[in-house]
Amino acid sequence: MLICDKLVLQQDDFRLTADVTFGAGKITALIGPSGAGKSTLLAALAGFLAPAAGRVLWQETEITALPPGARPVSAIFQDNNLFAHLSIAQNVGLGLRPALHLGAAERAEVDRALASVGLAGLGARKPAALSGGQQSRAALARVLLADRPVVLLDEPFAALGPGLKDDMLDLVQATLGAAGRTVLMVTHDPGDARRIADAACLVADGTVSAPVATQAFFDAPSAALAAYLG
Ligand SMILES: Nc1ncnc2c1ncn2[C@@H]1O[C@H](COP(=O)(O)OP(=O)(O)OP(=O)(O)O)[C@@H](O)[C@H]1O
Repeated sequence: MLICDKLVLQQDDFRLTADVTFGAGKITALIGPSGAGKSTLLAALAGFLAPAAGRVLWQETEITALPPGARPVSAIFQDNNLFAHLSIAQNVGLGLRPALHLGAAERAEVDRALASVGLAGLGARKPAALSGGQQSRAALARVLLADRPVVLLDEPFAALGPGLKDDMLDLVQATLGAAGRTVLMVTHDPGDARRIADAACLVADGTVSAPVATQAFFDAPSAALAAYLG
């Protein structure tokens, strides 16, 4: 389980509290109005923002003070965080080791990861020579290879058209979901949550609400969710 224990996050006059548990091996969608704090929560879980109070625990071990690289966490953000000057294979290889000097066995692992997201044979290209959807696939391959149990997705597919976005969501489920990763996925689209999330949770009014099974979340919306969905 990923636990936010009485977590308080503060950015200037913005304050977010989270006292919630995310199920291990589940895909949980984070939904809520713009500016509600979804990215702030992911930044804290990734280790980029120190909490003002409270603790973060993964499988009963406290990780609140660990730097990003030492956490059991990897992330994909909206721009896919690919390095423009590196090839796709090198970008994906960063998931294995930051130094980039990969041996033959590691290069084979990179090739396997690229093939698993439908990018076989494209490893030598630079990110600019891939479509937006292919770049998203490369970012997913890097996360697969990084092999961290918790994966944070901050709207990485928002810029893709509806068909491509659904393909990526299905790929997330078939790869990260099937591998038992614990996925937190920020989205503005209830359809994304209904498509692949086991649970959904509302971030609104300064609070992260407890995750609820996705169907019940939408079928019996809280007043705050109903207000957001309109
Ligand atoms: N570096 C920062 N310094 C000060 N305030 C910040 C900083 N980053 C974000 N905020 C504020 O924190 C609040 C939450 O922002 P956040 O980006 O987490 O919201 P969000 O729910 O992810 O929004 P969106 O759906 O629009 O991406 C906002 O009021 C924002 O202005």
